[in-house]
Formats: sequence, C-alpha cells, structure tokens
Amino acid sequence: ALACARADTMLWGRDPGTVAQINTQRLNARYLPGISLPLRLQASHDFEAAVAHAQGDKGLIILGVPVAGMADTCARLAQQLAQSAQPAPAIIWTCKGFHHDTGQLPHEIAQAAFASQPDTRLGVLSGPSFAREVALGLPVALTVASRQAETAQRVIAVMHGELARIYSSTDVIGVEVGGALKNIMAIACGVSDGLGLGTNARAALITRGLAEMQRLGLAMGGQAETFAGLTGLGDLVLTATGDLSRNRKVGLAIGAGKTLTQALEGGVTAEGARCAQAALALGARFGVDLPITEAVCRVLFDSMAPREAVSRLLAREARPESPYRPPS
Ligand SMILES: NC(=O)C1=CN([C@@H]2O[C@H](COP(=O)(O)OP(=O)(O)OC[C@H]3O[C@@H](n4cnc5c(N)ncnc54)[C@H](O)[C@@H]3O)[C@@H](O)[C@H]2O)C=CC1
Ligand SMILES: O=C(CO)COP(=O)(O)O
Repeated sequence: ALACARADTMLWGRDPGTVAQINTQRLNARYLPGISLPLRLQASHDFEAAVAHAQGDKGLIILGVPVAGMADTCARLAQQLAQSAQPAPAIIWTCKGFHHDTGQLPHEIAQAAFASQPDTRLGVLSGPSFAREVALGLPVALTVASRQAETAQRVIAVMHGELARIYSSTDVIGVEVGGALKNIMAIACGVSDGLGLGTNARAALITRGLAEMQRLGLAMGGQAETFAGLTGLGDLVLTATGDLSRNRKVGLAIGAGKTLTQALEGGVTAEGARCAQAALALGARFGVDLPITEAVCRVLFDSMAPREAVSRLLAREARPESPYRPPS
C-alpha cells in the first residue's frame, strides 16, 4: 500500500525465497499471485536493515503481522530503536483481533513493548481493505487511529492520495474492537451462507453483529460513532459479504460441513477464529452479552452443529432492538 502511494518502501520478510522473488521478479506468488509489484517496493530478509531504512523524523513502520506476532515483533523493534541515535519512526499496525490468551488489544501489546520508550509514536491503521485490491491499485478508504495527532498526520502525509483516503481518529479502542469483532461476525455470516440460510439471515447477522461490536466496544472504552465508521460497519460489511475474506471463507467451509481444522488447512490466517474465545472472555469480564460470538465459539470449538447454533440464536427471548428508553 505504501509503495502504491509512491513512498519508497522496504518490506521485511521472513522467507528468503519470497524476498528474492519480490526483488528480482516484482512478484509475491504466495500472497499476491499475478500482481506486478511497484518498483518503489524493495524487500529484505534482514530485520535490522529494514528498520534502519525507516529511521528518521519522517519515517513510518507498518507492522503487517497477525496479533500473535505483535509482541515479538514489537519487542525486537523496541530493542533496535532504543540503541539508535536517529529520530524514531512512527509505528503503525494493521492486525485485527485480541491476544488469544490475555484478551489484550494490539495497542496494549505495543504499549507494553515500548513501555521504556514512552514517546514512541504508535497507532493503528484499519478499515475495509482486502490486500489484493490495494495491491491492484483499486481505491480504498482507511482510518488511522492514534492518541497523538502527529502520528496520524504522518500516515496521512505518506498514504493519503489518489487511491487511498485516510481518515484520522483518536479512538484507538473503538477502532481495534471493531476490527476484532468484524472477523468473528464474518465467520458467522460465512456459516449462515454455507448453510444456505439466505440473504435475510446474513443481513440480520451483520446488523446484530454490529450491535454486539458496539456493546463490547463501548464497555471497553470505545466511542459510539466509531462503530458506524470505516473500521466498524465498513469493515464488517466488507468481510461478511466479500468472498476475498479468509474469515468468511472459514465460515463458509464450516457451514458446508468441514471441521475447523479442515477449514484452516495450509495455515490460513483467520483472526476471528483465533480470538473468538478471548472475545467471549472479554464479554464476561465487562458484563456484555455476545450471543453471536458465543454461537461461533460453540460451533468452532465445542462441536456444536451449525444448525443447532442458529436455532439457539433464533430461540432467544424477544427483546427491544435498542436498549430500552422510556417514551418521552
Ligand atoms: N490480508 C488482508 O487483506 C488484511 C489483513 N489485515 C490484518 O493484518 C494482520 C496480518 O494479516 P496478513 O498479512 O493477511 O497475515 P499473514 O498471515 O499473511 O501474515 C503476514 C506476515 O506476517 C508474518 N508472520 C506471521 N506470524 C508471525 C509472527 N508470529 N511473527 C512475525 N511475523 C509473523 C508472516 O510470515 C507474513 O509474512 C491480521 O491481523 C489481519 O487481520 C488487515 C487488513 C487487510
Ligand atoms: O480485514 C480484512 C479486510 O479489511 C481482511 O479480512 P480477512 O482477514 O477475513 O481476509
């Protein structure tokens, strides 16, 4: 995305074969097959060299690792930046989910890693954005959320332009909870579509999934309007309906009768499956009812038949659509 925005970009990659393929053939056959990568994109297998490329007062590092890789990657980064005399780059992540064991949001993981460097500029970049469409140069709108205006401005300065509209927000919690919950809802919609329950059911899941996202997000400290924005409703609609979504694909496979292990074959990154149990635990901790998340957990981890989970959701007691407000 950075290179498409015409910024000189260095990609750190763990697989030397992929790094060589990007540098010599302008291809990344595993992740972005058939796409010719911009000349401004270089790749390196050397973490230290890749970080050094981004140092300076206008530097920007985007961490494109899953939630499970955040703590290690941030710790490595913090160690290198602490030893450098150069101005530190701003650090942004794209991951969407909760830490599987602790329920931490990505910003909490990052803050812990940079605890001894409290001036580090940190933020999250989120919103409806299938990587493949971004790499094809198709238009996209995203939100960068940070508690420091300067961090959001740095991302906007580099990325906002012809193809990408970058909005800013200070609601880091709301943005991150939206990203985490929309993946779980995409699995639910995939299951429903895999069972052939129709578009009415999918619309119901999206709408009630949004209510669930908002309930948890508000309880955790997010702001109501964030959930109606790109990183909430926007990404929920994309991921619940777009067939490029891996979370939706996992749901579709399970709705069609596969097990979770079969659906994740080949190491598919489906953050909704990785963090659904942590989301449920957060719901319990904050006293928030998360019926769709609970149904997804039962199906993924407790062998509940998808049809049984749907019946249980439908059989829940009737209630007002919005929290009760007395007539004025
Ligand atoms: N792929 C997409 O379209 C989008 C993905 N995201 C989010 O960004 C995050 C990353 O997604 P993807 O790039 O699709 O995931 P991915 O599974 O393809 O991983 C991205 C890179 O991270 C590396 N990685 C994996 N585990 C790691 C670890 N423990 N430590 C260090 N590096 C590790 C992988 O080798 C790979 O190079 C996820 O949380 C996803 O929800 C957000 C927007 C769009
Ligand atoms: O977050 C995404 C799009 O915004 C990508 O969704 P998946 O992880 O389900 O592929």
